[in-house]
Amino acid sequence: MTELHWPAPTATDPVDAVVTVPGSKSATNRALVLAALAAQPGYVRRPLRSRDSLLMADGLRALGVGVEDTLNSSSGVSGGGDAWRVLPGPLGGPARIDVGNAGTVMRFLPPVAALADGDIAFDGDPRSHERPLGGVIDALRALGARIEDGGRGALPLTVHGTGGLVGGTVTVDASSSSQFVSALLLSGPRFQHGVEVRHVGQPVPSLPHIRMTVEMLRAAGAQVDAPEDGGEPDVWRVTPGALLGRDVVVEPDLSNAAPFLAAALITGGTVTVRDWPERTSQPGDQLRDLFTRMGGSCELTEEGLRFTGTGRVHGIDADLHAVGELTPVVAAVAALADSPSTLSGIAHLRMHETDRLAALARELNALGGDVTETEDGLRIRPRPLHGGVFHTYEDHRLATAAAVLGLVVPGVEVENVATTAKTLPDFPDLWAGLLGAKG
Ligand SMILES: O=C(O)C1=C[C@@H](OP(=O)(O)O)[C@@H](O)[C@H](O)C1
Ligand SMILES: C=C(OP(=O)(O)O)C(=O)O
Repeated sequence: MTELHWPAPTATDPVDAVVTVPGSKSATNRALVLAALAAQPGYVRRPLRSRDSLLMADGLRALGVGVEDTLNSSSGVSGGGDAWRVLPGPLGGPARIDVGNAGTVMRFLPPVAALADGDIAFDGDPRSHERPLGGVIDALRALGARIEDGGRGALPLTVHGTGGLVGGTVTVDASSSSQFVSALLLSGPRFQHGVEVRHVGQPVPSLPHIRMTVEMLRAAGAQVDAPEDGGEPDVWRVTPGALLGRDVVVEPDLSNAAPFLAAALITGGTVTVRDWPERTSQPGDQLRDLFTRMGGSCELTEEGLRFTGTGRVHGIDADLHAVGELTPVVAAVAALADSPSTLSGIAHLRMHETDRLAALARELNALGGDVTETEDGLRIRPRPLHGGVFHTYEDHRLATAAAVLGLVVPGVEVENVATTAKTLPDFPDLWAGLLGAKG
């Protein structure tokens, strides 16, 4: 239906804007879980309020945790104002948890449910039934949990919580998703013997996201051993102990900054993303390097990250294994470049919100592109593109990638732009602001 198609605005001039990107999905959902498992109440400030984080908040509420909106808390912490106050309570069922298509919810909450007393049923969007979860299910069973999944190793499933988990050492193949490791570590301090997660298999993707888990656990008072701190490769260890109720300020979502920075790169404009952290575990920080290699330049200023393009875009050969969620926007930019690109290390994207490799190849080619799938990525040969409908397969990052193309390719229509609400509410308004806000 045509009304479901959003005509992506074209940039008539180089963009020149300062943008505020909403909070990080990954940090918000980790902060909520850690606050829910803490010994005292806490705050999650400047949280992302999007489909994925609202599902996380609702899931925790279903388990007995208080997650309250607060707009006027007065701790004086920078970033005060919009916040969630999290009130940990006894975890219990029976409960039903809707995970939507949120990887963080479907993977981070079953371990929390194993700590609850009662039956916790999990289900979600049809796609959630296809996404890898067996590693978490098997690991939890090995750590003492009882889980019914009809033998599928996937959703829907029920965790029969008994109020606690023995924990200990467990082996998991996390090559399909780093979230398996993060899930077990986040609840690990509350397992009787803590947890030691040993990965076996092909390399784990998205390592910065595991780093984020480790850093946020430590900030909440947990003792964590990790490979990058001199520990054994592919082994993470969390000591049992109480987590602190804290006041956490969520950083802007740097992966969701990708389309805004791309706008500066491809139109030869300037975009400043406010509050870009000087140091962060977010994979989106690597956009500075990727988009500089593709032809732009950037500097960190008092205001944020100021990124400037020349309008000329170069192709790139990049292994995106650690930063897979940046792929859709990088691929869109690569399709507009002056030389071919090869994006590799991202076979696991076939099991993300949709099969992202197939979707990107199909949709870029439908606009006149020349994109082929490789075993572990995409080969992109730039061609003159034309307008048309860009299908998004209920994938927020496909939609933002299409908006990037639309800036310089007239007539791009984005099917179901509302799917951006997974992590970027009000995207069409933010995008209009980018184009309207001339400097
Ligand atoms: O832990 C997290 O917050 C995430 C980890 C990554 O998942 P995978 O390791 O499954 O790619 C990433 O792609 C996802 O968007 C968020
Ligand atoms: C892979 C992603 O999400 P999820 O947290 O659902 O895995 C993503 O946001 O790119």
